[in-house]
Amino acid sequence: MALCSIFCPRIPVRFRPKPISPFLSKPLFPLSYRVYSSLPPTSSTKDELGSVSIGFLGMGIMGSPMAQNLLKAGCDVTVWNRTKSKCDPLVGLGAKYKSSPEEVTATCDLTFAMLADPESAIDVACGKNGAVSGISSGKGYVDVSTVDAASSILISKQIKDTGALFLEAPVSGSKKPAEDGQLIFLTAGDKLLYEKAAPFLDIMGKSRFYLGDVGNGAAMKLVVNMIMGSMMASFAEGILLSQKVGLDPNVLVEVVSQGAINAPMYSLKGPSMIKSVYPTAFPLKHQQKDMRLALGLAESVSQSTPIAAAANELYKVAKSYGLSDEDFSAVMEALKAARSQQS
Ligand SMILES: NC(=O)C1=CN([C@@H]2O[C@H](COP(=O)(O)OP(=O)(O)OC[C@H]3O[C@@H](n4cnc5c(N)ncnc54)[C@H](OP(=O)(O)O)[C@@H]3O)[C@@H](O)[C@H]2O)C=CC1
Ligand SMILES: O=CC(=O)O
Repeated sequence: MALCSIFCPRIPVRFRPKPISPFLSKPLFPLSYRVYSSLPPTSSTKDELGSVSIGFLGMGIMGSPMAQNLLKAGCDVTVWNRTKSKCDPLVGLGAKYKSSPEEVTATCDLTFAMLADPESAIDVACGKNGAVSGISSGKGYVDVSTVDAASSILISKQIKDTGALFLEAPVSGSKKPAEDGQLIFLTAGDKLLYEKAAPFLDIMGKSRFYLGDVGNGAAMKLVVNMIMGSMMASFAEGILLSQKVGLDPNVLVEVVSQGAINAPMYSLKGPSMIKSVYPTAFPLKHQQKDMRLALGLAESVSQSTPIAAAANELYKVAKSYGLSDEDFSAVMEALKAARSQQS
């Protein structure tokens, strides 16, 4: 808390961080084991792809386009979603539908899950009529949701107790990269499943990293998103400050885009942020979930992360303003509120 005050002296008390995930006192997985590989895409024929039946659980912003790309590539895809109507467009494109995760894993060789958070990922995998109930030896489960290592390890254990294989494979890349098949997979778990899943990962993504033990993919994803969440909060501060001192924020976005701190995210989101419009690609509630989980990870190894902690408070404030389902760039609204309270 003290460190946060040093970095953000003007942040009001209610924005400041509180202790997070005190239950984590040591790493949940061996941090010394690292295996990286970003392989060139595999090329498989439509017949080869079609010979493996694919399940897909979770038809949200990410799951729908990912499943759609598998269908377009000629895969045999069976879908499920808690809200059934979201499966309709996929069924219209030729997907089969099953009414529970259990039925999907019972009928499919390889099942992907793209769910909101640790709670839903665990429930869909391990709950009543969940994926674990239908899966068996010879099959595979690939969880592409962004969760913490402990949740991923729990799901992995339950899947593997059935004799099936498990791979965690959270993705870096948002709605558009999902639509364009340009995601980056951060995988860890059963190497054999990684190899079997590779042709399908390559349909949905542009690269894949194999990181070793289950937990490492989750950790990598959380670190990446912790950086992204802080970058966005900082960018929002910059836009507001530029406006306050009479600069044109559109010029700021242009200057940033030409310099060393350029990131596609700034050029993509900046113009709409300036108009206070936040079309949802990555829901703010998921970014705050990732900040929270990343802070828990940092706490588990006593790593100081004051910048991320301060940014997390802003996402929490934005959530309290009803912005959970807006894009995460709506974090700027929390800063506007802070500004109007100060003046
Ligand atoms: N959007 C993005 O840019 C990116 C998101 N991610 C991560 O991917 C995951 C999915 O994100 P996204 O598609 O954007 O999220 P959405 O909110 O659009 O979709 C969430 C999905 O989870 C389902 N779900 C939520 N709660 C439950 C529950 N209790 N039981 C069963 N199903 C549930 C939803 O079902 P229903 O339709 O019924 O609500 C929906 O299918 C998240 O972990 C996110 O952090 C990763 C990279 C980029
Ligand atoms: O998790 C979000 C992303 O853009 O990556």
